[in-house]
Amino acid sequence: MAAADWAWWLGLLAGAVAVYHFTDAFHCAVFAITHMGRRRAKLPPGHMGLPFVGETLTLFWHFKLARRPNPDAFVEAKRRRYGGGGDIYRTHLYGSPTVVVCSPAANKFVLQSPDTSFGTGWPSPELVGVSSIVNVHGGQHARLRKLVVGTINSPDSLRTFAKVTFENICKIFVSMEPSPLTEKIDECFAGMVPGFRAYPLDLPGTAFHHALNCRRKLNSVFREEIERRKVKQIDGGRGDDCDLMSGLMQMVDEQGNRLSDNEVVDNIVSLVIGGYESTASAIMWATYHLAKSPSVLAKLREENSALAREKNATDFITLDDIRKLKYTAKVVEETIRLANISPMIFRVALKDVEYRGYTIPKGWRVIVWLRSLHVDAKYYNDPLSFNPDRWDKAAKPGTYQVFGAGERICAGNMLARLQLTIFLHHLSCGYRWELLNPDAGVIYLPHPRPIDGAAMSFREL
Ligand code: HEM
Repeated sequence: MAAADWAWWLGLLAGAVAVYHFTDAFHCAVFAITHMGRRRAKLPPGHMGLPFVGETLTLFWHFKLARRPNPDAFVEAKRRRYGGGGDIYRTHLYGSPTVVVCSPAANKFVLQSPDTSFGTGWPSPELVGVSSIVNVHGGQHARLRKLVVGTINSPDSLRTFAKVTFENICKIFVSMEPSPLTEKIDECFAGMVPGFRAYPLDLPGTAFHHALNCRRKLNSVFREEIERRKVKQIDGGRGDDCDLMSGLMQMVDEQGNRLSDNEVVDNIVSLVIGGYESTASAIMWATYHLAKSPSVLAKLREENSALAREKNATDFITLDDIRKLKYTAKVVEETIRLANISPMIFRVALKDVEYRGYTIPKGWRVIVWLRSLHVDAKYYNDPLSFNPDRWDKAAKPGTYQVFGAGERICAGNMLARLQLTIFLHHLSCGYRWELLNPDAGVIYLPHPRPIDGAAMSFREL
């Protein structure tokens, strides 16, 4: 090769290396300048990847395209390269400089710090709504949370919940009977879900753009419902819609103010998303793992059939019955551990925060990598196997965070467990089923699922 050709190729290589390191070098330089004079300020180890997209494409590769049984190579590569001791790494994801934390201690530090240190930092808060419980802070969050937990997670409310269909979730939250309208709402929610952990790029054809359109349609449906209720109240109608929407509409804060219509809509949307999509996903994974684990299914069926024989065929299973289903409870816990329905949750540093000698700079996003705890062989023996009996012993402290932790721990965690238990009771007593493509690959974003959607055939027993 001629010398000129070599020079050309070397120049190209040097340019590519410079481009690759540009984002990392830029953010390190900004950090160094803004923290000049503070001797101990040090960014967590890591690399911020390519300009603009950072490491988002690498994340999508592991979570969407590679289709391996475990997408944690994203975090494991960082542990190998930068050392596992701190379990805190810098990166650039979803358009923001980001710190990833992925150990019981680091996760606890972020999730249980006062809310003056970390706020919620979802990449696209406008999707669920900026005034939703998942996006507000401080007193506003505490007030909403009290109402929501009282409505969906108290023993009394749990007693009243029965089936787990979408129509029912609509009924609990908005008193809507199954109709073409609830079908339209269902479609809109389904259209929103892929937008949640997508790159927030609002261009025609992107998942995020479609999700925003669906969100706008939902806005108008729920706003019409609010107007209908207001008119009914003015006309002297009894407030007979005894549901969360009414609860939110009537809620008054310490200054005597009611929630705005936007706040009511945002919170209904986030609850239906939380209540429907995550539970549906847990149900799918339970059915999937049971189809692959005949001995577990046999024990589950034995326990539930024994209970069914004690009851009249027409009686519905009660909360007291459910407490007797010890093996089923282990199946539920193991399903939720292995499904990792919320693989990661998002925060933002509201000020510079120090952790083990590193600084998490103000304004950076923090991703709490929940799933890496649940698939770590240090905490769970043979972690990718479906083994309900591992729950004979409680998990080590801090290693089970499927519902998050701290002030924002999932407001529907008991409801989710209840719905899954009731479903498993009826399914195991009444049906046999098999996976049509047991070896289908798995994708992990926006929620983990087999690529064929876990196609199964069912027959009555
Ligand atoms: C297996 C099913 C479920 C899983 C794995 C799950 C997981 C989670 C996680 C990890 C969080 C914490 C988010 C954060 O800290 O930023 C959360 C929050 C939340 N979840 Fe769930 N969830 C499930 C079911 C439900 C259900 C059934 C509902 C209600 C109907 C619900 C309502 C909520 C709400 C309202 C929050 C926000 C709490 C707050 O910010 O104070 N979830 N969920």
